Amino acid sequence: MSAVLASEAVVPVAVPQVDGTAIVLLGTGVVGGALLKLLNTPAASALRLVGVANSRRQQTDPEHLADRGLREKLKTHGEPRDDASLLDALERSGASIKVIIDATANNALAARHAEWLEQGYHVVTANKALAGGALAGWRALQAAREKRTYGDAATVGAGLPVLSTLRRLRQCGDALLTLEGVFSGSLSYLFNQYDGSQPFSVLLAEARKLGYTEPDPRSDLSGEDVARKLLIIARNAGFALGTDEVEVESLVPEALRGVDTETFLARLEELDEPLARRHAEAKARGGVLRFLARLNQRGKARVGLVEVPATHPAARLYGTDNQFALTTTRYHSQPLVIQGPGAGPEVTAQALLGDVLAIG
Ligand SMILES: NC(=O)C1=CN([C@@H]2O[C@H](COP(=O)(O)OP(=O)(O)OC[C@H]3O[C@@H](n4cnc5c(N)ncnc54)[C@H](OP(=O)(O)O)[C@@H]3O)[C@@H](O)[C@H]2O)C=CC1
Ligand SMILES: N[C@@H](CC=O)C(=O)O
Repeated sequence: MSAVLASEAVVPVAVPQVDGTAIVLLGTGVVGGALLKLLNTPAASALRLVGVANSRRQQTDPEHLADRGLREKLKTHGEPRDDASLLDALERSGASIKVIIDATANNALAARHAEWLEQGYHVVTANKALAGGALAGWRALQAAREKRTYGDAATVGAGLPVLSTLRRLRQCGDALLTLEGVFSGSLSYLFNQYDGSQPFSVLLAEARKLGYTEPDPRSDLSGEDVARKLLIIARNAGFALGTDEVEVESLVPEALRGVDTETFLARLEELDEPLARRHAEAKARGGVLRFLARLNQRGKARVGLVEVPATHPAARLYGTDNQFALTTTRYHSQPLVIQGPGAGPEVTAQALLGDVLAIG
């Protein structure tokens, strides 16, 4: 090597470690956008945002990251998407705590959670695709979370204290026996309001506008999102359930299952007739429809639309309320019930922030 080249060779500079928390945010949609707002509040003053990305662009420049219009600007300006340069921004921060926040519904990103934990990053997620996906992914995650924190409060009940309660009970030697409830904020919102006076599709469009549905609302209507939450709870309770062990009833008509999201959204009215019929039948018998999730003591799991009497606990929910009824060895004669809003940007973003602040 010539003397000139030798003197120009890049020598890696050790970044001095500093106390503090650096974060990278993936996803600036409903939840990620609400989190960006929370990051500008005093509660988050100790956190340093070093990278933000949507599906196509990202930003790591401190000046741009400090811009209140960051989310809008990222739609048209920014570097091309590249996970490696976001991780590099975390490294360059020198922060002793480095956190990746996943506020997307992207499967490929979820598939990287375990790898990121192994590499020394903490992961905080609203994305359920790994923990609520294939059992092999769940197992890889369990091994990796021994290394770093996996903040998953937002994945169930949009941050209601379900997983934390379950873990606490297990720590005390209690065991989950059965689980039942309404695990979807959007389906709760829809069936709590649906009385046949306006089309189901109108309510669905409203729920989407309010940020309660998944990016593709078929993930809610197909029962997939509820099944994921059931799997996350069941697995955290020690039931090693595979995705094929949950019986799932889909509300998506056959003809709308294979079309792209845009086409589906343009054909929402096709949901109306079958649901109007089921509603009328239930009403004639004095019942109401609720999308329930159930896990029995033998590990048999089902999610789907159920006609329940007006006296059923799930018949008395409001708005986006979720309800989790946990029967355990110690909460035996009466279940422990956790209930409250189970979808929405603010509560979900708060769950993410809470998980980040709890790392330390
Ligand atoms: N909404 C709610 O009430 C709740 C949502 N959640 C979960 O939060 C997650 C996000 O939901 P929500 O905010 O409603 O969805 P949105 O569709 O509003 O936002 C998703 C965001 O993810 C971005 N994204 C997609 N792929 C990538 C990628 N590869 N890299 C970086 N960003 C990417 C999208 O980018 P672009 O803007 O370019 O499309 C978008 O900004 C989901 O997993 C959902 O299940 C959990 C609890 C409650
Ligand atoms: N789309 C989801 C949002 C939270 O996970 C729901 O409706 O519950």
